[in-house]
Amino acid sequence: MDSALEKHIRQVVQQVLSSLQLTDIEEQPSIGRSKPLIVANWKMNMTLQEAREFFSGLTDAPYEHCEAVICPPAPLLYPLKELMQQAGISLGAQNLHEKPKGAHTGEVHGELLFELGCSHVIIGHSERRAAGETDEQVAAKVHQAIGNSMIPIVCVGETQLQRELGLTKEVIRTQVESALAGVTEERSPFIIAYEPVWAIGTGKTAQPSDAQDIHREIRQMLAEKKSIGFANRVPILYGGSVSASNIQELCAREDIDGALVGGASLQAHSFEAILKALR
Ligand SMILES: O=C[C@H](O)COP(=O)(O)O
Repeated sequence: MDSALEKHIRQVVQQVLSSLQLTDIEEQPSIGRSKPLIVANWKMNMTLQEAREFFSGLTDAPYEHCEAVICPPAPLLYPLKELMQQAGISLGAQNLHEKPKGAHTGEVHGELLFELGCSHVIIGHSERRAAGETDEQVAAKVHQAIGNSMIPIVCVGETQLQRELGLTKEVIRTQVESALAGVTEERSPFIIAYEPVWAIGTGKTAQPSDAQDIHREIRQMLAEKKSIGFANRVPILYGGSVSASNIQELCAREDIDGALVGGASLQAHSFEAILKALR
């Protein structure tokens, strides 16, 4: 890999680790993040031209008060790398394969994503789980992400039916605990995104108090399965119809450390409005 690029990636990862305050973690009574983390998931949207227009439309970058990550479709990772660097935004992938290199047509391996500049990778999004991705694959992908020096952002969340059946905590516990099987080192970076499936792309955001309750539960699950120190340093993001009008109230809650944003991240003005609302 080009040494300047490698240096940049290591700096980004180091910044993230510093913002997680990994020193004296066991002594910290509460969450270690100093800045909210906003992750844009562009999903299967944007052309190269539209993505370039998005970056031309940013007026506020770089953002000092929060950490921003954009996860474009895989073919846009390389062409956008410089624009992302100039804007002070970290580059993330939307998925990776659960195995290292091999005969898996159409797939992308973690080593390549890291080489392209990715510091983060979304894993187990509900749209992928609905297409058949299993908890075991999620765990293997977490292992691949960490093994390739990237930070996994593991999505968990209940469907409308599971919610109505009172299964929310059970569903989330299974997803969280399975994903942790891919984390072998206590100090490995790890992010959870709680995305109630019924809130994704629907305009129905969870009540901040309800989201906080689930985030608190997730933190307890992390503490039970790993340690209190691990649980306190894992950022737990909320996702599901996040916009400039609700981000502030969500992030004001103790266990909501930022957001995973879909629709509102596709336009420069609506993406920046979310970041500005957190000032
Ligand atoms: O990954 C992002 C989530 O699925 C949220 O999407 P949304 O903000 O369009 O509801």
